[in-house]
Amino acid sequence: MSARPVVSFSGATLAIGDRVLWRDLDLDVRPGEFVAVLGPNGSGKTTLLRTILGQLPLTGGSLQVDGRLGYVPQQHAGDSDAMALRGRDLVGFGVDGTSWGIGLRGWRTRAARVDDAVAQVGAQSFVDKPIGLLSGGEQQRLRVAQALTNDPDVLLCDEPLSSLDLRNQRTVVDLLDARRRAAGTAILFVTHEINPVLPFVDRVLYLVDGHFRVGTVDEVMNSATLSELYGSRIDVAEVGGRLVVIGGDGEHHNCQEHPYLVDGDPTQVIAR
Ligand SMILES: Nc1ncnc2c1ncn2[C@@H]1O[C@H](COP(=O)(O)OP(=O)(O)OP(=O)(O)O)[C@@H](O)[C@H]1O
Repeated sequence: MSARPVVSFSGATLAIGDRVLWRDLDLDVRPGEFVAVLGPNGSGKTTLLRTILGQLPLTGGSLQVDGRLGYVPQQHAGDSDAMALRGRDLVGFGVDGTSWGIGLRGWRTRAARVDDAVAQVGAQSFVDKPIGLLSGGEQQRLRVAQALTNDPDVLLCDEPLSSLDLRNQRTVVDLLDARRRAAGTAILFVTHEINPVLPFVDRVLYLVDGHFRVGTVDEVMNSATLSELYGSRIDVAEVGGRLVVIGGDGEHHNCQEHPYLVDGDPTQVIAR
């Protein structure tokens, strides 16, 4: 891959107070690349996205972003405006986002961009319903559409599959994959669970307690690398095309914070 990176961290460090979330991170993300960002709770995955969004300055090193950003959040139940807002309104927020300075564009252009994004996620049949009447999967498709209204070069996805069933997970992942293939949009995908995106992942960034590894799935998701990263024995096995990570003694990390790892019980396996 030789195209210019759309996101480039160089010697990047982020500390909050006296706690270093990650140190000396070098990562170039290229057009069309799918990078999964993994790690236990509190390891700094969301914070990484926030630095790219310009919401948090690095405490060391540099970060360059070359292109438009789109952001896909988690699916949240119980939005207070869920019955007042239609799906189309939700998607339209992407066009109206003040940070991009496009609020003055004409309504016709706005409507066309919303329609185009809605078509990209195949949401025409439910886009005019109140959000509160839509399923979690339908709502999440609209959030992807909202991110696409900006014609993004980079999609920042923060656990976009959480609380979706397997079928809807697959739908959302397929939409993201289609976008990167059609438009060369790079995807940074924060997740606790690599299996739903395993076929699409080019590289993994795995963060643990200030340390990290970057590489292909094979390079990072193996027993030796994760054991070194966690500082305790971790076993990684492939079962039926899925990766299962089994925690060891649990002394050096809190396994309960990691969906794969079962604290203190090396015989127990959680496969999701
Ligand atoms: N603005 C802030 N002020 C103080 N602490 C913060 C701030 N932002 C993040 N943190 C802390 O930084 C750590 C990393 O948070 P972050 O949300 O990036 O973790 P994460 O890896 O995404 O976790 P999770 O898997 O639970 O979503 C957490 O301990 C969090 O409390």
